[in-house]
Amino acid sequence: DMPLTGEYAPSTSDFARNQAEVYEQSGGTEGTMLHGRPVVILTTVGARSGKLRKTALMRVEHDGDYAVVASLGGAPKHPVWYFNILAQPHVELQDGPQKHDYLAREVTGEEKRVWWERAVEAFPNYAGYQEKTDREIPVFVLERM
Ligand SMILES: C[C@H](OP(=O)(O)OC[C@@H](O)[C@@H](O)[C@@H](O)Cn1c2nc(=O)[nH]c(=O)c-2cc2ccc(O)cc21)C(=O)N[C@@H](CCC(=O)N[C@@H](CCC(=O)O)C(=O)O)C(=O)O
Repeated sequence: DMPLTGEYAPSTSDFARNQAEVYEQSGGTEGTMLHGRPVVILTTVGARSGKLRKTALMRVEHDGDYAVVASLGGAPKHPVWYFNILAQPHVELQDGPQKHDYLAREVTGEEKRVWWERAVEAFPNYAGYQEKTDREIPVFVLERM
């Protein structure tokens, strides 16, 4: 593993910032759930600041690979972390006490359909988010580095 280096810059979304900080400061033993479903913490490099951004996301996992879903509750615009990944696909993901380095790759077509199914299984709300917006909600697959 080659951990990302840089200064942490807290999110401006209070709820998500709090969840990311409780999660990480507890070594992945607290703040690991939302609506009864498991949460992971994604660390991206800020596309402009170069600082480390930590984002709580629903956990979507299959055979050791993960997917992260840029749903933002079905908002019309992508979350900012989406653009951070495009600029720097090397990310970190913490799942409970486990934290590793991954290369994030946006998926499309059949591969996206398969991962979207896994995402909705992990967190059914994703289906409703996609129905409420004509923005196509992006999915990245994270492959272990
Ligand atoms: C609020 C904003 O965050 P965001 O990157 O848009 O991400 C929005 C949300 O996706 C984020 O809050 C998620 O944690 C919300 N969220 C989920 N969001 C999802 O999209 N999908 C999920 O599955 C999900 C699950 C989830 C579970 C628990 C929880 O607490 C939150 C959850 C933010 O932090 N903005 C910063 C900037 C962040 C940033 O990366 N800046 C870049 C520059 C950006 C630019 O170019 O201006 C930089 O540092 O260089 C700011 O306003 O200063």
